[in-house]
Amino acid sequence: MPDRATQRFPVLVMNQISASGLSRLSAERYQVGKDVTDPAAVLVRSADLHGVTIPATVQAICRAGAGVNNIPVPAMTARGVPVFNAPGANANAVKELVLVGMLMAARHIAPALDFVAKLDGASPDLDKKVEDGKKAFAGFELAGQTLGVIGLGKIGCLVADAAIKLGMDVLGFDPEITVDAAWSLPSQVRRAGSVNEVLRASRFVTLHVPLVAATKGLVNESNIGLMRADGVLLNFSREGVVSNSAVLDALGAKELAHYVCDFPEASLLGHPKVIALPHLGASTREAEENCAVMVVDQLREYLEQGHISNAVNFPNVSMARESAYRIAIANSNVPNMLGQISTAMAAAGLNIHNMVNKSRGEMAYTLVDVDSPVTEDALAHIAAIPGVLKVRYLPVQA
Ligand SMILES: NC(=O)C1=CN([C@@H]2O[C@H](COP(=O)(O)OP(=O)(O)OC[C@H]3O[C@@H](n4cnc5c(N)ncnc54)[C@H](O)[C@@H]3O)[C@@H](O)[C@H]2O)C=CC1
Ligand SMILES: O=C(O)CCC(=O)C(=O)O
Repeated sequence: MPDRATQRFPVLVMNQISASGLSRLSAERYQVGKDVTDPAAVLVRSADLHGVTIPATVQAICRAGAGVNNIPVPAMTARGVPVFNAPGANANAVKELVLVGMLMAARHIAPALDFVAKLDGASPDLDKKVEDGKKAFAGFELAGQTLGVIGLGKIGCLVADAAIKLGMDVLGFDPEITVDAAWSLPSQVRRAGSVNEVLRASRFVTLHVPLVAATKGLVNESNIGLMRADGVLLNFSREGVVSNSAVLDALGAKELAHYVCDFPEASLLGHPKVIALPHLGASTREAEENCAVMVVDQLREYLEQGHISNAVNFPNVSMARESAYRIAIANSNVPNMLGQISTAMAAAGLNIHNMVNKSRGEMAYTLVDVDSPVTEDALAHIAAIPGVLKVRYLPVQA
């Protein structure tokens, strides 16, 4: 039987994760790499885990970022595996790139750079060519323009705030805005009642929603025509949130001026009115470090102490250690689970010292500190209770 108090946790790293985070996984307790076998945890950024066999040994999946649409969350929930993310850790990086996108469109930066790159430096009339050529790139200022922000979460709120500071008029829409987000918004942000209202009223529309069933094709053939002909649509959310064919039709019909996005799908490449970036939103040193540190700290707390924070499919749960012997149980949120679990513990001669139980949707999670060591047999009995999805024994490290 492995000594659970001294075991090392194998952690599979599937993308480039900042060393600032990885270095917090000590070599004594963690084996970290891209080739580890039987991983206890998977660290990922954008790697697509749909259709990938996730080993039965996996106890947690950590997304060093915000969006979890690349992770089969319902399947993990059914296995009692939390999926952690890093809320807000890369929001400033995305906000700054949205500002870049708006300015690039408003000031025709991409074609202007292209024009300059093609100038002949040896030409005697270089200055004249510059002065003659620049009128093709005259633009407009952001101040005074209306920006519509769809999705007022971590990123949307920062974008709205920055736009207000730039002198823009901001209209926001989010049917499920959190109280914290609402408090963080500048009072000048006006509230819209629908996506269509935002599309109609804004010179710029920027999308900051997760890709879920309800947001797939949020901007599509039937509503893109509501945008102004000189409007700019920005998509730093996900490819599927906007219909690319609707965008291309609108651009072609001169019913939309620019599409700025972080998802350069094939049909968009080379279009003069599309500004497509290679999924750069979170690619700053600061954001990569913030995300890695946040998810690694959450992972350590989960693997070593059983604590959960920022899992997208589990409640936040923590409990101060009052005993060296802790059991963590993920179970379905149905009646009489706690009764059955405590009966199994009593039958194994375990005295409960302290416990906490929380639920979120279909899931519940329980931490139990007991007064004596827990046998493999006792753990097996708890694991056999119908509705128990995962049982972990977390004795204090030797
Ligand atoms: N381009 C990039 O590199 C990055 C892209 N993202 C994308 O941005 C998304 C948002 O990120 P955060 O702001 O950090 O997430 P968040 O969870 O803080 O905010 C998302 C907001 O969207 C709202 N929302 C959901 N459905 C909506 C709907 N139908 N209409 C309007 N609002 C709706 C939610 O209520 C929430 O307030 C991520 O899920 C991810 O897909 C995030 C980070 C980097
Ligand atoms: O890790 C990355 O570079 C992508 C970030 C992202 O899309 C997200 O956090 O949702």
